[in-house]
Amino acid sequence: MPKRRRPSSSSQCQDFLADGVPESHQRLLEHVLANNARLSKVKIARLPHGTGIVASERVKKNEEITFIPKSLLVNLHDIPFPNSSPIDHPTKVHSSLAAYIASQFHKSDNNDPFISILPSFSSFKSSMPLFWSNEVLDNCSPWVRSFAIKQQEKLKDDYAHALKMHGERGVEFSKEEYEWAWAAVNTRTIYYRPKKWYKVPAEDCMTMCPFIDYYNHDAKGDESCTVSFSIDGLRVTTQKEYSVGEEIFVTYGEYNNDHLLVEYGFTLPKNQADNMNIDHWVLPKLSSRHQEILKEISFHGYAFTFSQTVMYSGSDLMISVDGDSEYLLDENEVCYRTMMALRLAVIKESMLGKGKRYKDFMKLVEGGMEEDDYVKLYEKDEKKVGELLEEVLKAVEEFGEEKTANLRRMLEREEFLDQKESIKSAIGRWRQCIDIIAKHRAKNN
Ligand SMILES: C[S@@+](CC[C@H](N)C(=O)[O-])C[C@H]1O[C@@H](n2cnc3c(N)ncnc32)[C@H](O)[C@@H]1O
Repeated sequence: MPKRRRPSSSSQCQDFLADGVPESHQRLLEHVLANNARLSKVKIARLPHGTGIVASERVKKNEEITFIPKSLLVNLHDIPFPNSSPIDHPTKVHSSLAAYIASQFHKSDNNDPFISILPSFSSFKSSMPLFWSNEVLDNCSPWVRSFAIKQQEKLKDDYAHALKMHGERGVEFSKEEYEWAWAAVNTRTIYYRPKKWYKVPAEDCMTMCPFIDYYNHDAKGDESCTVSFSIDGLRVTTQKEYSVGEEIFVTYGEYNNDHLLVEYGFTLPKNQADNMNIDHWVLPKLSSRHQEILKEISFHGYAFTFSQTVMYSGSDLMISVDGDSEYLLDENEVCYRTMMALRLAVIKESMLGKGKRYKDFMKLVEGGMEEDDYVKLYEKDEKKVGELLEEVLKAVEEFGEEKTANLRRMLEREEFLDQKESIKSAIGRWRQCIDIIAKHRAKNN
């Protein structure tokens, strides 16, 4: 962490603080302003969804509103841990950053202004599915459950690595402090890739950036501010005008609400990038031979196995999480992969590998036939595909309603009193998914 240079007066800091913001944030402001951060026309504010940034005066399009110099960034290049620089790849960046933050927090004389503004562990525990109980996770969608379990495993591995790498060198933190710090890193890092790190994989450039991490996410990529980096630091620039008091967002990426929920612990009520993974309901419509063919032609949505205990198989889930091998449904359409899987599903198993229809299907896969021509030629099949899709949608709905009912019953039980927030959040996500299906039907029938 950088040394403090010149003190900033508290009246200067007041310009960047809305009423009611706790004092710890003023110390953070003093710290960044004393270290050459540039803030313009912005304020830290308490908002219904937590802390965020609002315009303190009218802001124009294309204005730089925040600049944080490189010296204020917290990443593996700067923290004083041996063998932790991303230059010495391979390393476990998330693990080591969390160890650093946890160990700073652990010190009895800790008064690091950056660490003191991080959210409490209880807020991470209630909002992030990886900390939810098995009972709650069992009532989430298979994708949310699988991704949360994968994160639990990563946290466990990262903790073991941190104990080995840093614990043995006398760096102290408790398991709870580590878990809290790991969640803070997970939700508050940016990939900062200055030139000399160009060979370092993006995920190893995870960087915490004081003040820029106050900006909340909006999916509107073309309206949200851009965050750009240069050799001297990180800057936030507007892409539209803001009036006084309006919240200013950046975009964390084009993520659906399942992804936002698991990675960041929230969903957007209106998310134009929202969709849901329907692998769990499409795959049972396909025999193992159908599935083999889909794998051969890379149209298989193989994110999940169907055992109740293991819902994913390692790298398969990563492919799925990266978003290009899933069966996806949004309010407008199902993805092309889903359509192709269902088109194959309506070809009888005995006809797979032979006959004109199968050959035409393969032509479509290989780009030798236009989709419109295939649809015209196999009109009856397309009708069956529509019916099969409706069966899938019904199955998702029934599953979602059943899980919602379970969650509602849990809300009434005393033993789940301390899990109310996570249960409500899981119910909220199911309502959004059921709404996606309703809108999809309304637009397509
Ligand atoms: C980088 S921090 C942003 C600042 C944060 N709100 C705070 O209180 O410090 C990311 C976290 O903010 C919250 N967040 C970000 N965007 C949000 C949004 N649009 N709605 C609700 N919560 C949001 C989530 O808890 C997320 O994990």
